[in-house]
Amino acid sequence: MIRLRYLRFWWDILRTTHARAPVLTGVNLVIEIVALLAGVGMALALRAIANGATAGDTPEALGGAVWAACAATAALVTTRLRDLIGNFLVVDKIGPGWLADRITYEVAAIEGIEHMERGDYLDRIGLLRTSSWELVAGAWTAVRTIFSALRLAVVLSLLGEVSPWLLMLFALAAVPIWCDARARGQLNRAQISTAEQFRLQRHLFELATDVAAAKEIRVSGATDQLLEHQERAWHAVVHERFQARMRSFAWRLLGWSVFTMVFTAALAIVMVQAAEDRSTVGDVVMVITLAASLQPTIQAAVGQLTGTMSAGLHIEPYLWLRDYAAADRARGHGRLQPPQVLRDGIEFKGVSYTYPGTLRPALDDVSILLPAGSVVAIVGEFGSGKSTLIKLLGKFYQPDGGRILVDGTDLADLDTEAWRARTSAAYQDFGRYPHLTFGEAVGLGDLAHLTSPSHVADAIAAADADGIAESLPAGLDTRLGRAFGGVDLSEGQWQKTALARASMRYAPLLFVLDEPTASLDAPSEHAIFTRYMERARHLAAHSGAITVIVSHRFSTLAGADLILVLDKGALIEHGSHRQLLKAPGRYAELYGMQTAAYTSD
Ligand SMILES: Nc1ncnc2c1ncn2[C@@H]1O[C@H](COP(=O)(O)OP(=O)(O)OP(=O)(O)O)[C@@H](O)[C@H]1O
Repeated sequence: MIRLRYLRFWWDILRTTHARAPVLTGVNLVIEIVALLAGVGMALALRAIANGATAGDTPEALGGAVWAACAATAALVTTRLRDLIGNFLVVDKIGPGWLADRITYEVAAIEGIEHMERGDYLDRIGLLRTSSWELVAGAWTAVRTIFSALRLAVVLSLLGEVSPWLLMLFALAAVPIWCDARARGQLNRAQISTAEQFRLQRHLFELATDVAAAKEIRVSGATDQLLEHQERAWHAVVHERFQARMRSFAWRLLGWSVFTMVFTAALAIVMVQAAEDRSTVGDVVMVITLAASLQPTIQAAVGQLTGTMSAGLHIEPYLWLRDYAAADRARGHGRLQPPQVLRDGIEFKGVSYTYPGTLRPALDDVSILLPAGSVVAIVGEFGSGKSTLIKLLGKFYQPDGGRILVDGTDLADLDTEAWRARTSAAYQDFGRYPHLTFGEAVGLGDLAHLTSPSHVADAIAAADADGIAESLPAGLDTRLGRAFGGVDLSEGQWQKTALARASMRYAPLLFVLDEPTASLDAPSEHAIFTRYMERARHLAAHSGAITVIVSHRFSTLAGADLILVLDKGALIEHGSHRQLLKAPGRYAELYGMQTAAYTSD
């Protein structure tokens, strides 16, 4: 279904295309107009030639020949130019150029990250990653549909001029269009019902060719099983889609057969008229010429209409993103500036959060004060809510119960950009940025000092990453990652790079280290924790900064001022290492288990 909002979207795209490439847009429209005139002009020119020749009227016949030559040339040129200018220049320029930028902006400018983590939203974002070209091409397909309809109307009115009987072809054009819609319905339904198997097949293929799973698959000898699964999934997809294709072929055949039969009958009427001298030979030639062009014209119109009707597949996710981003902006984010220096700290007051689509709260009624200048460690088993707490501190999600206060001001009322500018963080799922050099990948942590050698050097030293810079062939200027011809790093080196990036800001109010040493060896881990404890004290003295460390390794956390123990989203214990060890609780139990494991080693 074509909806009003699709028309508005296409109108927006065409206006933007015109604003960004006025000449190309103009040329593109001229091509469509010339193509329309050339098709009709050819039929009229041939009529003139035939009438001129049979009536011995040489000027008419010659004039017709010149027009026919012009129309043939115009048709040839416009066909070639339509591909070049319409598809390559106009659509490429606006689609992967302007619109892709706009999609990236909308995705990146949304305050939270729910749209990047929630399954159903992620599907739409995933589709948008590759659909900017189709979105713009869809607008031009809609334009071509209008031109095709115009061409059809002109052709039919010329036929009607010869014989009103031929006008019934106009109504008859609905038959192949209707049959085509049925055929499309068959294909769409098959596409949807096999989507899961199709995704499974793609997933298994990626799994089999992905380096991350390569070792496990080889060691477990799971290749054959994987192939068998993949083959089964693909067979199910192919079988159902093939059946749907056959059914859709039958519908299309039916539509065109009915059309061709009635068209042949109409043509016979014109022949009879000509035999009875009620039509000229030129009329017959024109009707045959138009007849020849009618089927491709209707077929093109049907094809374009089909493309236009199924444009929703790409437009819906885009309009959803636009609305989602607009709603996010309209929600009105905080305007208050964060304090220069933290005096009291960050207080959680009955904070709860449940991820959309889930039933159990990931954080459940958490109340605690993280004092200014303190080092706070968060521990707990997998899935206990540690990362969720960190995400709420970064304003990636808003609590759905309770409040987080920064020196008494609700975090929700703080300007998000300003708050994030006073936050430094190394997350466990850190980014890798293969388009950057090592120096830039570190400097990214504080854009204002991206190219400051002293800032970058300090950050690298803080993360104990000097060794990486020294080992790289071009030092700081070495491009990272193999994706773009750079040097690949080990997992630990990537993590140290992320840590260095998080160390770029000199005066954050909040410094988050989420599993900062998960990929590091024991000596590196020890060195880094010692450094970051020192850094935490330095930042605390400077700006009252709070350092929050999430870790599963209890031995590294003894120096923290406050340890929070989470269990299934609830804060079950808190206190210093000593206090918690004295109390016979979860922390003491987990700490005992870890120490025993290391000692027995
Ligand atoms: N994006 C999400 N959507 C839905 N549920 C989520 C999402 N992220 C986390 N959860 C769920 O919320 C709960 C808390 O997850 P969280 O990642 O905060 O735990 P964690 O303590 O950091 O775990 P880990 O130690 O494994 O990193 C878990 O039950 C998890 O399955």
